[in-house]
Amino acid sequence: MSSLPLTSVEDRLYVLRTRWEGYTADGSFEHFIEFAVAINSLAEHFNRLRLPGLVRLCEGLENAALAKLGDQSAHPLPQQDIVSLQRQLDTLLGAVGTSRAPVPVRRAETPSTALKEIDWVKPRSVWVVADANGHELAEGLSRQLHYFGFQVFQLCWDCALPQAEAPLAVLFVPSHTVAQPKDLARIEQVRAACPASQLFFLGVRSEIDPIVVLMRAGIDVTIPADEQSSTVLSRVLDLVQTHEQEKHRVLVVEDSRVAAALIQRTLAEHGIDSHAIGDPGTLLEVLRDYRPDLILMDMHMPRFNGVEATRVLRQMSAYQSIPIVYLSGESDIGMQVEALRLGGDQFLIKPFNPVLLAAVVKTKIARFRETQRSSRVDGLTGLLNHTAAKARLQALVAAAVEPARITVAMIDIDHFKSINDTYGHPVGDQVIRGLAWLLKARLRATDLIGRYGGEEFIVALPDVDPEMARNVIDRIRTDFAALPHAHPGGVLYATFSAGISVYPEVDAAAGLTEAADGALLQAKRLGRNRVEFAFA
Ligand SMILES: Nc1nc2c(ncn2[C@@H]2O[C@H](COP(=O)(O)OP(=O)(O)OP(=O)(O)O)[C@@H](O)[C@H]2O)c(=O)[nH]1
Repeated sequence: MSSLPLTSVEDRLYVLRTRWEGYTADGSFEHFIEFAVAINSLAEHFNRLRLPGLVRLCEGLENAALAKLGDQSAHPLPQQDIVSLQRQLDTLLGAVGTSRAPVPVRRAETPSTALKEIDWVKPRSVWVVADANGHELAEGLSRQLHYFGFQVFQLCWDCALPQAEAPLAVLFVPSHTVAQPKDLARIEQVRAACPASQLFFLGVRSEIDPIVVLMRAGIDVTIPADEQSSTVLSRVLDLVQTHEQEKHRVLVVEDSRVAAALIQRTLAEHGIDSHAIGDPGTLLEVLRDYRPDLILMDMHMPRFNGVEATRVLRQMSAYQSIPIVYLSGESDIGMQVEALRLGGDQFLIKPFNPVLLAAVVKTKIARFRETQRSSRVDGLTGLLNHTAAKARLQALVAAAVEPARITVAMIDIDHFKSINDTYGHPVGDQVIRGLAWLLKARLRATDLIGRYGGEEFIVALPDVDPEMARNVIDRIRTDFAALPHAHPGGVLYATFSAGISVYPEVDAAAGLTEAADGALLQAKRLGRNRVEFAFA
């Protein structure tokens, strides 16, 4: 199997098509494994690009392929299985073709130093399908989505679907909390027309049966009746975020060099970085330097076995939660259970199935990172918290090589105390969230966005001309001032002030925040609702 450096959707689609052609030409099991690996790689990529509809289609195809992986003697597959897989593959390829969103995909892939102004905005469309009684909620949501840069099509429950490209999301706003047969028919129609879009159903009753019925019809996310508008907005905005995904790192502890090479090759084919050691005696040193997200541990090795090494790690606070997966020829169930009791997370048997190995590694790492992430993000906004934002800025500065420039802005909502005093804390929180969402929607995945304090935010924009960065922040300022925030008596409007400093004019992280804070103070002094440069 070759491991191409896959950088784009095109690369992955090409590999998927050729792997399938390879399999249909000779029916070999080896080619089928390559096909399954290629689907998994595409699914991963769509996941990173936050395209859940396409992920779902990939996973459907992947599941169908995995079902045929268990029995090598079943290959070449009978014609009816080939036809069925071909149909699923065609649906997937068709959906990719019709749901292309070149601007965000390209943006996330290649943060460029030559960004044009338009690249900073992520234009996407959303369809809002409302029943007569859901009209008011639909109207409010449409307005908010519009303010966040979405093109919104409002549709009545029975009218024809727009002849436009498939939307990022479809919001169904019904008038009752349990879906009726006609609602299900409508959902199925939209699902068929937009296989890659994320379908939301609002105002559902929080019970299992009605939710399962909706999911079977094609709904991806149901939102309970309370807190509808803010939840929907944050879920839709979340879809346009492309999380910066560090490569998965796996430490392979394996005394057989042949086995280690085989494992590393499989991991590399799934885009997973790895490092192998043959002697568990060097484990602590390597963990410190390599900082893996997961350890693949052999059971039987000279000097200590894998279970003893795991027990040692579990006694150290730094390694209490790192996933440890045993990969061993040990077939004694009693030994396997004992190994899990003593600190392992999973047991995989050698010879291993490469697709299963990659799936286990990736899902375990995803959970591990999610837990790690929750200690770094702010609960109200989902942005980096103060400590994490400071650390990220330090890392950006440390990695900057001249002539790279980094623009740092401290942003503070104006007269926020009086918003709290007049409308109450929950409305104040909503204003904070509104600004967080606007920043997330407008800045790149590679930019740092953090909540620095109560109503103070920090952003850092690497690799861009400071004047352009200032324009971007200023545009966000104008748009924030026009953003309506709902309160029980109507809507309110808020503004922010910002101070900007630039690396390398100021060459340390602490200095950058201090200088930007000074400029922010100046912006407040000069009347608020403005952006000021430090040392201007
Ligand atoms: N609702 C809400 N309020 C918060 C939060 N964190 C801090 N605050 C409030 O934010 C307010 C900040 O007010 P000040 O620092 O006096 O500044 P300001 O009223 O924004 O005035 P200027 O910055 O000078 O324009 C205080 O009343 C804090 O209680 C939060 O998480 N939620």
